Amino acid sequence: MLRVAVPNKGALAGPASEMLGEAGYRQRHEQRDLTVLDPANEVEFFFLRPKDIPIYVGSGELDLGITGRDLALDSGAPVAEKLALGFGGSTFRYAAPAGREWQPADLQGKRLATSYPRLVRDDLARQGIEAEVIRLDGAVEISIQLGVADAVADVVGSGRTLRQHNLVAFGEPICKSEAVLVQREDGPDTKAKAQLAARLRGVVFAQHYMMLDYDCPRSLLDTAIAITPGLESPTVAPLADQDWVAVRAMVPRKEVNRIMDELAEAGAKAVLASDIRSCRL
Ligand SMILES: Nc1ncnc2c1ncn2[C@@H]1O[C@H](COP(=O)(O)OP(=O)(O)OP(=O)(O)O)[C@@H](O)[C@H]1O
Ligand SMILES: O=P(O)(O)OC[C@H]1O[C@H](OP(=O)(O)OP(=O)(O)O)[C@H](O)[C@@H]1O
Ligand SMILES: [Mg+2]
Repeated sequence: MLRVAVPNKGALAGPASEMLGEAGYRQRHEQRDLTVLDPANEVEFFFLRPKDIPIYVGSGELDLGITGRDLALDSGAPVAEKLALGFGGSTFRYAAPAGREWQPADLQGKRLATSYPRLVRDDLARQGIEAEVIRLDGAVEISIQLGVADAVADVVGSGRTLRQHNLVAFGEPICKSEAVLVQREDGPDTKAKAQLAARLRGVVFAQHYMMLDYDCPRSLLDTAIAITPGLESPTVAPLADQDWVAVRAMVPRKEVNRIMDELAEAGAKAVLASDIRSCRL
């Protein structure tokens, strides 16, 4: 039985469970459930704090886990990324009171509050900066106002929390994070692990693409195929009207509207875009 850790709370919990559901795995119905058995897929899921997940996976107790890249790096646990999952995107940045131009070198000798002390200490060491790192559990942005720190290093999503506290981010991001599937660094690549990763990869990939279906005059087929070449090649099927064909092709989600405009302009009709929920390539 494969043992897999899933975030039980916070920014990653909802999207992680949704993605596993899309990939065909059973998920919990009750927020309080800490384990879910999925006998059909021979997987047991453990719902844990995202910060603790690299520890469980790194110790070898659990085979795979979903957590944030920033949390995995900060844990210092011996885990390796198997797959980036495309949600929970954030940057991890230094920030300090607005009103002056801050540089990382200005942190020399200052007090720096963070919930990610290892990530910060490693970055300060890399930059040759000596600062006092103050470890807080959360709500780090308020620590300056409360007088325990001069600057912070924290997760930035939309940037709203920084703005609300009149702070500005500075320096290069210490880490660009997203949710990742991790395994133990030297763990064996078993068939069961590979299958779960392949299923998740199918969902991640599907989210980047859409399926386009349209009708096209046979005389314009070459132009249409040039606009929607598909992954291998588009599916072309005859229609009852001999002068027309139906075309089906996958297109990158980000470009779907431009492509639909081009097809309509070229003479295609009934251009339909639909979501793809999962795939194997
Ligand atoms: N807007 C966001 N706010 C916070 N975390 C985010 C955001 N976007 C993505 N994340 C990611 O979510 C993970 C942190 O998750 P979470 O907030 O659940 O942990 P936590 O802060 O330790 O827990 P909690 O806030 O429940 O005490 C990190 O990997 C972080 O990069
Ligand atoms: O840039 P934003 O979109 O505003 O998001 C960033 C904020 O969200 C997180 O806090 P969280 O809600 O996890 O609370 P915490 O500080 O107690 O961990 C993070 O620590 C920042 O404070
Ligand atoms: Mg948090």
